[in-house]
Amino acid sequence: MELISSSKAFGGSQRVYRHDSTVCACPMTFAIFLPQQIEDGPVPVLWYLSGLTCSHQNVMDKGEYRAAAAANGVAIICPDTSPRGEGIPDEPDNWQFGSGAGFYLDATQEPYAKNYRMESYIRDELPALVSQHFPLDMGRQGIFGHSMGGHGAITLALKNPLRYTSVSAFAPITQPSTAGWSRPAFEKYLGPDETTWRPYDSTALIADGHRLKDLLVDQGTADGFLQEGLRPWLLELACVQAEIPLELTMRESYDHSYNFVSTFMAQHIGWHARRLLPD
Ligand SMILES: N[C@@H](CCC(=O)N[C@@H](CS)C(=O)NCC(=O)O)C(=O)O
Repeated sequence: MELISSSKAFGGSQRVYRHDSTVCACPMTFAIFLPQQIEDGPVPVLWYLSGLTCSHQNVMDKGEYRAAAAANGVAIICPDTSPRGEGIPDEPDNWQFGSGAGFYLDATQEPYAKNYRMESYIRDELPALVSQHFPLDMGRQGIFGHSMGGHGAITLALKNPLRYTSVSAFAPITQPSTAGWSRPAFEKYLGPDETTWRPYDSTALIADGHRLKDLLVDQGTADGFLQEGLRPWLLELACVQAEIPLELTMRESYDHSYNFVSTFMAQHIGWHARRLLPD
Protein backbone atom coordinates (compact mmCIF):
# COMPACT_ATOMS: atom_id res chain seq x y z
CA MET A 1 0.00 0.00 0.00
CA GLU A 2 1.22 3.45 -0.87
CA LEU A 3 0.33 6.32 1.46
CA ILE A 4 -0.89 9.23 -0.66
CA SER A 5 -1.78 11.64 2.13
CA SER A 6 -2.17 11.75 5.90
CA SER A 7 -3.61 14.53 7.99
CA LYS A 8 -4.53 14.79 11.66
CA ALA A 9 -8.25 15.43 12.21
CA PHE A 10 -10.38 15.39 15.37
CA GLY A 11 -7.52 13.68 17.23
CA GLY A 12 -7.41 10.87 14.66
CA SER A 13 -5.97 10.57 11.19
CA GLN A 14 -7.49 11.03 7.73
CA ARG A 15 -5.46 9.12 5.18
CA VAL A 16 -5.58 8.15 1.52
CA TYR A 17 -3.89 5.02 0.20
CA ARG A 18 -3.36 3.48 -3.21
CA HIS A 19 -2.77 -0.22 -3.78
CA ASP A 20 -2.60 -2.68 -6.65
CA SER A 21 -5.94 -4.46 -6.72
CA THR A 22 -5.83 -8.06 -7.90
CA VAL A 23 -9.61 -8.21 -8.12
CA CYS A 24 -10.00 -5.09 -10.30
CA ALA A 25 -6.65 -5.64 -12.05
CA CYS A 26 -5.62 -2.00 -11.62
CA PRO A 27 -4.44 0.41 -8.92
CA MET A 28 -7.26 1.45 -6.57
CA THR A 29 -7.41 4.38 -4.16
CA PHE A 30 -9.36 4.58 -0.90
CA ALA A 31 -9.71 6.97 2.04
CA ILE A 32 -9.65 5.85 5.67
CA PHE A 33 -10.33 7.82 8.84
CA LEU A 34 -8.73 6.27 11.91
CA PRO A 35 -10.10 7.64 15.20
CA GLN A 36 -7.79 8.31 18.14
CA GLN A 37 -9.38 5.37 20.04
CA ILE A 38 -7.48 3.00 17.76
CA GLU A 39 -4.42 3.69 19.95
CA ASP A 40 -6.19 1.74 22.72
CA GLY A 41 -7.23 -1.25 20.62
CA PRO A 42 -9.25 -2.36 17.60
CA VAL A 43 -12.14 -0.11 16.54
CA PRO A 44 -15.30 -0.98 14.55
CA VAL A 45 -15.36 -0.30 10.82
CA LEU A 46 -17.96 1.63 8.87
CA TRP A 47 -17.84 1.35 5.07
CA TYR A 48 -19.14 4.34 3.10
CA LEU A 49 -20.00 3.69 -0.54
CA SER A 50 -20.28 6.75 -2.79
CA GLY A 51 -22.59 7.56 -5.67
CA LEU A 52 -22.29 8.06 -9.41
CA THR A 53 -19.39 10.24 -10.62
CA CYS A 54 -17.67 10.08 -7.21
CA SER A 55 -14.28 8.83 -6.16
CA HIS A 56 -13.11 8.34 -2.54
CA GLN A 57 -12.61 12.11 -2.47
CA ASN A 58 -16.13 13.58 -2.61
CA VAL A 59 -17.29 12.33 0.77
CA MET A 60 -13.87 13.03 2.26
CA ASP A 61 -14.18 16.68 1.20
CA LYS A 62 -17.92 17.24 1.65
CA GLY A 63 -19.40 14.45 3.79
CA GLU A 64 -18.41 15.90 7.19
CA TYR A 65 -18.11 12.51 8.85
CA ARG A 66 -14.97 12.98 10.91
CA ALA A 67 -16.39 14.64 14.05
CA ALA A 68 -19.02 11.92 14.53
CA ALA A 69 -16.57 9.13 13.68
CA ALA A 70 -14.10 10.50 16.22
CA ALA A 71 -16.77 10.95 18.91
CA ASN A 72 -18.01 7.37 18.43
CA GLY A 73 -14.58 5.79 17.90
CA VAL A 74 -15.31 4.17 14.56
CA ALA A 75 -13.07 3.96 11.49
CA ILE A 76 -14.65 5.09 8.22
CA ILE A 77 -13.43 3.60 4.95
CA CYS A 78 -14.38 5.29 1.69
CA PRO A 79 -13.51 3.20 -1.39
CA ASP A 80 -13.60 4.38 -4.99
CA THR A 81 -16.74 3.66 -7.03
CA SER A 82 -15.13 1.78 -9.93
CA PRO A 83 -11.84 0.73 -11.42
CA ARG A 84 -10.33 3.57 -13.40
CA GLY A 85 -7.27 4.55 -15.39
CA GLU A 86 -5.50 3.73 -18.59
CA GLY A 87 -6.56 0.46 -20.16
CA ILE A 88 -9.85 0.24 -18.22
CA PRO A 89 -12.82 0.02 -20.63
CA ASP A 90 -14.93 3.12 -20.19
CA GLU A 91 -17.44 5.50 -21.78
CA PRO A 92 -15.86 8.83 -20.86
CA ASP A 93 -18.92 10.90 -21.87
CA ASN A 94 -21.39 8.70 -19.97
CA TRP A 95 -21.57 9.50 -16.22
CA GLN A 96 -23.90 6.55 -15.59
CA PHE A 97 -21.50 3.87 -16.78
CA GLY A 98 -17.83 2.91 -16.51
CA SER A 99 -15.50 5.09 -14.43
CA GLY A 100 -17.36 6.39 -11.39
CA ALA A 101 -20.26 4.02 -12.04
CA GLY A 102 -19.26 0.51 -11.00
CA PHE A 103 -22.65 -0.17 -9.31
CA TYR A 104 -20.95 -2.44 -6.73
CA LEU A 105 -21.44 -5.53 -8.89
CA ASP A 106 -19.18 -8.13 -10.49
CA ALA A 107 -19.49 -7.73 -14.27
CA THR A 108 -19.81 -10.89 -16.30
CA GLN A 109 -19.74 -9.38 -19.81
CA GLU A 110 -16.76 -8.49 -21.99
CA PRO A 111 -14.87 -6.23 -21.99
CA TYR A 112 -15.87 -5.31 -18.40
CA ALA A 113 -15.57 -8.63 -16.55
CA LYS A 114 -11.83 -8.33 -15.96
CA ASN A 115 -11.88 -5.01 -14.09
CA TYR A 116 -15.42 -4.15 -13.00
CA ARG A 117 -15.61 -6.40 -9.94
CA MET A 118 -16.58 -3.92 -7.28
CA GLU A 119 -18.65 -6.37 -5.23
CA SER A 120 -15.68 -8.70 -4.72
CA TYR A 121 -13.41 -5.72 -4.15
CA ILE A 122 -15.58 -4.21 -1.40
CA ARG A 123 -16.60 -7.53 0.16
CA ASP A 124 -13.33 -9.47 -0.02
CA GLU A 125 -10.17 -7.75 -1.20
CA LEU A 126 -10.31 -4.39 0.58
CA PRO A 127 -11.38 -5.80 3.99
CA ALA A 128 -8.54 -8.35 3.82
CA LEU A 129 -6.07 -5.60 2.96
CA VAL A 130 -7.10 -3.10 5.64
CA SER A 131 -7.31 -5.76 8.34
CA GLN A 132 -3.66 -6.61 7.65
CA HIS A 133 -2.54 -3.01 8.05
CA PHE A 134 -4.71 -1.49 10.79
CA PRO A 135 -6.03 -2.72 14.17
CA LEU A 136 -9.64 -2.83 13.01
CA ASP A 137 -12.28 -4.98 14.68
CA MET A 138 -13.53 -6.87 11.65
CA GLY A 139 -16.13 -8.58 13.85
CA ARG A 140 -17.92 -5.22 14.07
CA GLN A 141 -18.63 -3.79 10.62
CA GLY A 142 -21.39 -1.57 9.30
CA ILE A 143 -22.04 -0.23 5.82
CA PHE A 144 -23.74 2.86 4.42
CA GLY A 145 -23.73 4.92 1.26
CA HIS A 146 -25.31 7.52 -0.98
CA SER A 147 -27.42 6.94 -4.10
CA MET A 148 -25.60 4.26 -6.13
CA GLY A 149 -23.63 3.68 -2.91
CA GLY A 150 -26.87 3.32 -0.96
CA HIS A 151 -27.85 0.59 -3.41
CA GLY A 152 -24.44 -1.00 -2.87
CA ALA A 153 -24.69 -0.83 0.92
CA ILE A 154 -28.20 -2.31 1.10
CA THR A 155 -27.52 -5.11 -1.40
CA LEU A 156 -24.22 -6.06 0.26
CA ALA A 157 -25.88 -6.07 3.70
CA LEU A 158 -28.80 -8.17 2.45
CA LYS A 159 -26.39 -10.74 1.00
CA ASN A 160 -23.93 -10.72 3.93
CA PRO A 161 -26.01 -10.34 7.10
CA LEU A 162 -23.36 -11.87 9.34
CA ARG A 163 -20.70 -9.49 8.05
CA TYR A 164 -22.55 -6.19 8.33
CA THR A 165 -24.17 -5.60 11.71
CA SER A 166 -25.72 -2.30 10.62
CA VAL A 167 -26.78 -0.67 7.35
CA SER A 168 -28.12 2.71 6.31
CA ALA A 169 -28.43 4.82 3.18
CA PHE A 170 -28.84 8.38 1.96
CA ALA A 171 -31.14 8.58 -1.08
CA PRO A 172 -30.44 5.01 -2.26
CA ILE A 173 -31.29 3.69 -5.71
CA THR A 174 -33.85 1.17 -4.46
CA GLN A 175 -34.66 -0.77 -7.62
CA PRO A 176 -31.79 -0.34 -10.10
CA SER A 177 -33.10 -3.09 -12.38
CA THR A 178 -35.99 -0.83 -13.46
CA ALA A 179 -34.47 2.67 -13.11
CA GLY A 180 -33.51 4.54 -16.26
CA TRP A 181 -30.03 5.49 -15.10
CA SER A 182 -28.99 1.97 -14.09
CA ARG A 183 -30.73 -0.39 -16.54
CA PRO A 184 -28.32 0.31 -19.43
CA ALA A 185 -25.35 -0.18 -17.11
CA PHE A 186 -26.74 -3.47 -15.76
CA GLU A 187 -27.24 -4.71 -19.31
CA LYS A 188 -23.67 -3.88 -20.30
CA TYR A 189 -22.11 -5.29 -17.12
CA LEU A 190 -24.37 -8.34 -16.62
CA GLY A 191 -25.94 -9.08 -20.01
CA PRO A 192 -29.56 -9.14 -21.16
CA ASP A 193 -30.76 -11.99 -18.89
CA GLU A 194 -32.43 -9.98 -16.12
CA THR A 195 -32.53 -12.90 -13.70
CA THR A 196 -28.78 -12.31 -13.26
CA TRP A 197 -29.54 -8.76 -12.12
CA ARG A 198 -31.57 -9.81 -9.07
CA PRO A 199 -28.59 -10.17 -6.68
CA TYR A 200 -27.89 -6.48 -7.34
CA ASP A 201 -31.39 -5.14 -6.68
CA SER A 202 -32.52 -4.49 -3.10
CA THR A 203 -36.21 -5.09 -3.75
CA ALA A 204 -35.52 -8.31 -5.69
CA LEU A 205 -33.20 -9.58 -2.95
CA ILE A 206 -35.91 -8.96 -0.36
CA ALA A 207 -38.51 -10.66 -2.57
CA ASP A 208 -36.09 -13.60 -2.87
CA GLY A 209 -35.94 -14.01 0.91
CA HIS A 210 -32.96 -11.94 2.04
CA ARG A 211 -33.50 -10.04 5.27
CA LEU A 212 -32.04 -7.26 7.45
CA LYS A 213 -32.45 -6.72 11.20
CA ASP A 214 -33.32 -3.10 10.46
CA LEU A 215 -32.53 -0.30 8.02
CA LEU A 216 -32.21 3.50 8.19
CA VAL A 217 -32.90 5.58 5.05
CA ASP A 218 -33.07 9.35 4.60
CA GLN A 219 -34.35 10.90 1.38
CA GLY A 220 -34.69 14.56 0.37
CA THR A 221 -38.04 15.64 -1.08
CA ALA A 222 -36.35 18.12 -3.47
CA ASP A 223 -34.03 15.46 -4.88
CA GLY A 224 -34.14 15.71 -8.68
CA PHE A 225 -33.64 11.94 -9.00
CA LEU A 226 -36.45 11.01 -6.59
CA GLN A 227 -39.23 10.06 -9.04
CA GLU A 228 -37.28 8.36 -11.81
CA GLY A 229 -34.14 7.04 -10.18
CA LEU A 230 -34.52 6.53 -6.44
CA ARG A 231 -38.18 5.75 -5.57
CA PRO A 232 -37.90 4.93 -1.84
CA TRP A 233 -41.54 3.81 -1.84
CA LEU A 234 -40.47 0.63 -3.68
CA LEU A 235 -38.08 -0.23 -0.87
CA GLU A 236 -40.72 0.71 1.69
CA LEU A 237 -43.24 -1.69 0.13
CA ALA A 238 -40.67 -4.50 -0.04
CA CYS A 239 -39.74 -3.94 3.62
CA VAL A 240 -43.38 -3.85 4.76
CA GLN A 241 -44.09 -7.12 2.93
CA ALA A 242 -40.97 -8.76 4.40
CA GLU A 243 -41.48 -7.24 7.88
CA ILE A 244 -38.06 -5.55 7.77
CA PRO A 245 -38.10 -2.57 10.17
CA LEU A 246 -37.31 0.38 7.89
CA GLU A 247 -36.86 3.84 9.35
CA LEU A 248 -37.44 5.97 6.24
CA THR A 249 -37.57 9.74 6.70
CA MET A 250 -38.46 12.13 3.88
CA ARG A 251 -36.45 15.29 4.49
CA GLU A 252 -38.40 18.33 3.37
CA SER A 253 -36.68 20.46 0.68
CA TYR A 254 -33.33 18.64 0.74
CA ASP A 255 -31.78 17.80 -2.64
CA HIS A 256 -29.41 15.01 -3.76
CA SER A 257 -26.16 16.78 -2.97
CA TYR A 258 -23.62 16.47 -0.20
CA ASN A 259 -25.41 19.38 1.52
CA PHE A 260 -28.13 16.78 2.22
CA VAL A 261 -25.76 13.91 3.01
CA SER A 262 -23.61 15.95 5.40
CA THR A 263 -26.70 17.27 7.24
CA PHE A 264 -27.69 13.75 8.31
CA MET A 265 -24.22 12.19 8.45
CA ALA A 266 -23.86 12.36 12.25
CA GLN A 267 -27.29 10.78 12.74
CA HIS A 268 -26.33 7.87 10.49
CA ILE A 269 -23.00 7.33 12.21
CA GLY A 270 -24.85 7.39 15.55
CA TRP A 271 -27.26 4.71 14.25
CA HIS A 272 -24.33 2.49 13.31
CA ALA A 273 -22.42 3.18 16.54
CA ARG A 274 -25.43 2.10 18.65
CA ARG A 275 -25.41 -1.24 16.82
CA LEU A 276 -21.64 -1.71 16.60
CA LEU A 277 -20.83 -0.51 20.11
CA PRO A 278 -23.66 -1.70 22.34
CA ASP A 279 -23.37 -0.65 26.03
N1 LIG B 1 -23.39 14.46 -12.97
C1 LIG B 1 -24.76 14.31 -12.64
C2 LIG B 1 -24.98 14.35 -11.16
C3 LIG B 1 -24.40 13.17 -10.50
C4 LIG B 1 -24.63 13.21 -9.01
O1 LIG B 1 -25.46 13.93 -8.49
N2 LIG B 1 -23.88 12.38 -8.34
C5 LIG B 1 -24.01 12.32 -6.92
C6 LIG B 1 -24.12 10.87 -6.53
S1 LIG B 1 -25.42 10.06 -7.43
C7 LIG B 1 -22.79 12.91 -6.25
O2 LIG B 1 -22.55 12.63 -5.10
N3 LIG B 1 -22.02 13.71 -7.00
C8 LIG B 1 -20.74 14.20 -6.54
C9 LIG B 1 -20.75 15.39 -5.67
O3 LIG B 1 -21.80 16.01 -5.44
O4 LIG B 1 -19.66 15.72 -5.16
C10 LIG B 1 -25.56 15.38 -13.29
O5 LIG B 1 -24.94 16.25 -13.84
O6 LIG B 1 -26.80 15.33 -13.22
